[in-house]
Amino acid sequence: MAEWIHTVTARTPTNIAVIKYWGKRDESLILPVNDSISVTLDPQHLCTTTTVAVSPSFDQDRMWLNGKEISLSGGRYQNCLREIRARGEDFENKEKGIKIAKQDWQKLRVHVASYNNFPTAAGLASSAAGLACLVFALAKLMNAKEDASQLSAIARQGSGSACRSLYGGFVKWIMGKEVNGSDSLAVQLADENHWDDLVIIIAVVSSRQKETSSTTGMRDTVETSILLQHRAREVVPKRIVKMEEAIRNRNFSLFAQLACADSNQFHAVCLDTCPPIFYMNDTSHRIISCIEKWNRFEESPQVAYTFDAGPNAVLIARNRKTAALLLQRLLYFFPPSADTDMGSYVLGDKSILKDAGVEGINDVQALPPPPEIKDNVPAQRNGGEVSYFICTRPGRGPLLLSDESLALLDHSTGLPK
Ligand SMILES: Nc1ncnc2c1ncn2[C@@H]1O[C@H](COP(=O)(O)OP(=O)(O)OP(=O)(O)O)[C@@H](O)[C@H]1O
Ligand SMILES: C[C@@](O)(CCOP(=O)(O)OP(=O)(O)O)CC(=O)O
Repeated sequence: MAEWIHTVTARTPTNIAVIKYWGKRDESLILPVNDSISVTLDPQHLCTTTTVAVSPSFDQDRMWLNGKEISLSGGRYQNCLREIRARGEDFENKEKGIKIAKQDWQKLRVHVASYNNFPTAAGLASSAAGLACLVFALAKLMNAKEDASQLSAIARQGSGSACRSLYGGFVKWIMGKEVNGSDSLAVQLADENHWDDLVIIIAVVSSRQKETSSTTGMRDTVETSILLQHRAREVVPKRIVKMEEAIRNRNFSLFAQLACADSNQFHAVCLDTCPPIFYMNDTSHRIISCIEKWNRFEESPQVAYTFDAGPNAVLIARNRKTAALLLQRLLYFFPPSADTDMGSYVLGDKSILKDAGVEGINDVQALPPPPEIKDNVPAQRNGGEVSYFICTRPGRGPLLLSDESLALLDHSTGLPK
């Protein structure tokens, strides 16, 4: 009889921090200098799908990312594999003739195939969704009994921000106090249904230069920025309390004020690093000033902005109506270049385009300047500065996919389909 192959497929979302993690107190365990809070993004639009397989016929751990074989020898992958293997339990599937004892997990090798439904390493937190999905899928494969918080502490060792992708909705990564990191884990503040008015539009900003990775950037910040110490000790602890209150009460004004201020302070801390790190570019700054002007004109925040370690803007609108008005403004200031069609310029939940009354390029050209800039000099329209927009919303946490046709590894060979 041919040797068995046991597979599990999972889907895990990415997340965007509204109170940022920046700086580690322990590099190898990935322990942060402050708590952080994030929103999980709808996996329909931004997610990782990962299939993991185990078989006595596999002779080494192997992984394919977006169809290309990559090495699993890096310390972070190794830490995650080791931690999950240590928690594996007995598993049996009589029908398929599979029987695995707890101690077998140490010697059995795994195959992993993963696919991101959005660009990898483009500043859209693929590492967060990717590492969370790897840990979640391996835990299911090995029949580990750990809950999502315990798994988050393992995903954390793959990439800090990954620990927050083990839950949907609003998530807090508690920095913890223990030297071994056992209490540095994620907890859910509210699920994705708690505040379902919110709409998120991501502007993927064209950028040529390769940015400093988060890992290197935050290491330099910890070593050189005095502002970071003030931020971690004085500013973030108070902001975390207020942000939790804003989320609990669905207080959008407070939420937006805190999220924007925290994003700006994170970038200020980058500028306070020696040598300084510039993640935002001129387009990012133009997006901020468009939102700031509009929020001031309305006398209360309509949209919150936040930027991670790159120039892309993540814009959170208070509801669908505001999101349509936001999209009109974004398309007015950042129209697609002449050769781009609307179908590939606005991705994700395209129904917001319809709400905005913008279905074709002619509608974009006909957009009037927004009222908040009317009395000023004619606004500049910056075609080609944004690669595309993704419309999405807060979403659910990891999910097991039982439909065999969605698996990325062939169930008879254990190799990518
Ligand atoms: N699906 C995945 N499974 C496992 N690892 C992944 C996956 N996707 C990405 N990664 C890992 O994350 C790395 C990319 O992380 P990186 O931090 O450079 O970019 P990013 O997460 O897309 O952007 P950013 O962190 O700036 O938001 C990849 O090189 C790979 O090692
Ligand atoms: C700006 C951030 O996105 C930084 C994310 O850093 P990573 O989690 O990618 O870094 P490592 O822990 O070194 O893998 C803010 C955040 O997500 O909180």
